[in-house]
Amino acid sequence: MSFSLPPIVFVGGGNMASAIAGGLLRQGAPAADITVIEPLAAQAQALRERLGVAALPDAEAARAALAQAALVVWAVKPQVLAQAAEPVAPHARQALHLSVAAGIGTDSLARWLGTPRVIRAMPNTPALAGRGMTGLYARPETSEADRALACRVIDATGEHLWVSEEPLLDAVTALSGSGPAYVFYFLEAMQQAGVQMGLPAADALRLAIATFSGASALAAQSGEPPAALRERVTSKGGTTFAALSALQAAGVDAAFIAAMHAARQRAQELGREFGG
Ligand SMILES: NC(=O)C1=CN([C@@H]2O[C@H](COP(=O)(O)OP(=O)(O)OC[C@H]3O[C@@H](n4cnc5c(N)ncnc54)[C@H](OP(=O)(O)O)[C@@H]3O)[C@@H](O)[C@H]2O)C=CC1
Ligand SMILES: O=C(O)[C@@H]1CCC=N1
Repeated sequence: MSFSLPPIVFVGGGNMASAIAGGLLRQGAPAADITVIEPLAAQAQALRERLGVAALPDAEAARAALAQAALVVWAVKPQVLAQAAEPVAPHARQALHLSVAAGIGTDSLARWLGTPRVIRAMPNTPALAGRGMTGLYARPETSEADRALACRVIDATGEHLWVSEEPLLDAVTALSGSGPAYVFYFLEAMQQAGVQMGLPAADALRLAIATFSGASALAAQSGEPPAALRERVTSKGGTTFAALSALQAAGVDAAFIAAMHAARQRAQELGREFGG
């Protein structure tokens, strides 16, 4: 199946760029339409071999691709975005810019890139498995066609959700951006407990993963609030009640909420420290 796509340049060829470019290629986008700027030679080589895309070391080498790009995807760490933008921006002012960097606001991006056609995205690593969830915010200067292009690219990795105000992207970062790490944290703990109770490690992990994906599928399918679904598992005087009482006594819900506030605060700090 062919998937028509205007030329795209990724700046940064790590986890997120690989997930998005990989998703586009899986949908049938031609590798010839994708260029990645990635200074780390080993990483660039891996991208060439794994994805078949052009991977170039810097903006100078990617000048022709930048001049033709309809979309530039910014997938470097927030800490280096300003520095990465400097040599790239003058060659790609015609393009729409889509940044996945945590915390860095569109005011800073528009200033560094010399264009207000900027959209911010907050994806997550399940994008690597085609099951990503991405929050999107578009500056008002972007056109409907710009927003449609961003959606098409992001949807190659899963689903998207638009937020109406930019600060809400920091909440999306705390929830679904960092969220897979919380799930992996719980998987680790559930596996560890299973092993303590005598299950083989592989079986304990399989049970934990199936429980997360099954419970998520049920929550999505039933449309019922999670509290109602939880109550249905919790027989009076039974095992779940004992487990949930232990979680409550340990203050796990409060700790979890505090953790998410800490993540949002860090996103805001990254914006202040590196947004310039
Ligand atoms: N990982 C995640 O779960 C998520 C990450 N994000 C955001 O995505 C962005 C990228 O994260 P991730 O993919 O995990 O990071 P990675 O470190 O995997 O990828 C970033 C890549 O960019 C390269 N790079 C550094 N400087 C430049 C430059 N000047 N020009 C081009 N490339 C450069 C890095 O090379 P080197 O290693 O040599 O520095 C690295 O290979 C971040 O801003 C993060 O906030 C958003 C949502 C989820
Ligand atoms: O930890 C981080 O900063 C990035 C953003 C969301 C997930 N990973």
